[in-house]
Amino acid sequence: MEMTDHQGAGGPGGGGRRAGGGGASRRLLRRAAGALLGLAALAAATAGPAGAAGRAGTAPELVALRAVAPSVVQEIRYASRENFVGEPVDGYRAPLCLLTAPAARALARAQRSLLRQGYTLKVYDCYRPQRAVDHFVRWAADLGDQRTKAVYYPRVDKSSLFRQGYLAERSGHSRGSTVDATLVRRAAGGRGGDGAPEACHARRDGTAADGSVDMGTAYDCFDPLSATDAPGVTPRQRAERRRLRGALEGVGFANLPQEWWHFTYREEPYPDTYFDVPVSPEALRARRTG
Ligand SMILES: C[C@@H](N)C(=O)N[C@H](C)C(=O)O
Ligand SMILES: [Zn+2]
Repeated sequence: MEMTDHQGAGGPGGGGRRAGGGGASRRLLRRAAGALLGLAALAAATAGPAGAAGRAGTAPELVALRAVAPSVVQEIRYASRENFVGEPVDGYRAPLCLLTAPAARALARAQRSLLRQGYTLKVYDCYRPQRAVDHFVRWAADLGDQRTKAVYYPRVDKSSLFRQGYLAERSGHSRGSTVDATLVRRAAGGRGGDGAPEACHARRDGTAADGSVDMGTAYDCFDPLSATDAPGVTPRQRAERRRLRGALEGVGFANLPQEWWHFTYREEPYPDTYFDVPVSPEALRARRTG
């Protein structure tokens, strides 16, 4: 093939060798340029900050919140059965809070200010792989499965959870800089209550069933009362929501108005990339090795 090209380009005669040699150089240059373009396209598809949509296997640069802010309480619900799906969610291989470094450092700053006020942050979810979101989509489409309705969405139709913004087919969590969080009073310690399931919008006496502060609804309560500025909450619950929002907005997070617990770091390093690497210790190494 190379020979045929060379002969065709140089043709017969004395000048053929020189002309053919120049053609080969140009072809080599064209191939090198093509290879570079291919590499650039691959880099764009897998890059974080500049980012196109994420692809399976592409790894973001994540850190373990435990290493950056060890005093933040973690209860990663989607790694357990204790969530609105009623079973461990796809892609959660370990109950870990993984985040981009800027988001984790910002949480550490919020935690320092909350500790001074006698509170600690508690996180329920951090980086969430796309396959987990896909699990939510499948769960929501199965209208025959209403097992968790009485606790998690007693007053909202399952068929409208995405439409009403309680769930998203493309979640900020998959970009690595979004967190679901609440507060725990430092004196309160671990879990309170008897753990008995009750409707998530039910009134409590200052402490939620999982030991966190009473925010007026439980975490992942898909209900109008979960809207951060919902008028139906008590003055005390409103004050606690404001304390949480104030602490997180003060370090650069923005709240989702439908959910008092959901915050995205504004200066997120991967604003357009939705990752699918499972939540596990390996996710911390994936970027370096793969
Ligand atoms: C499911 C809930 N914890 C949540 O994070 N909802 C928002 C809308 C999301 O999925 O991004
Ligand atoms: Zn969330």
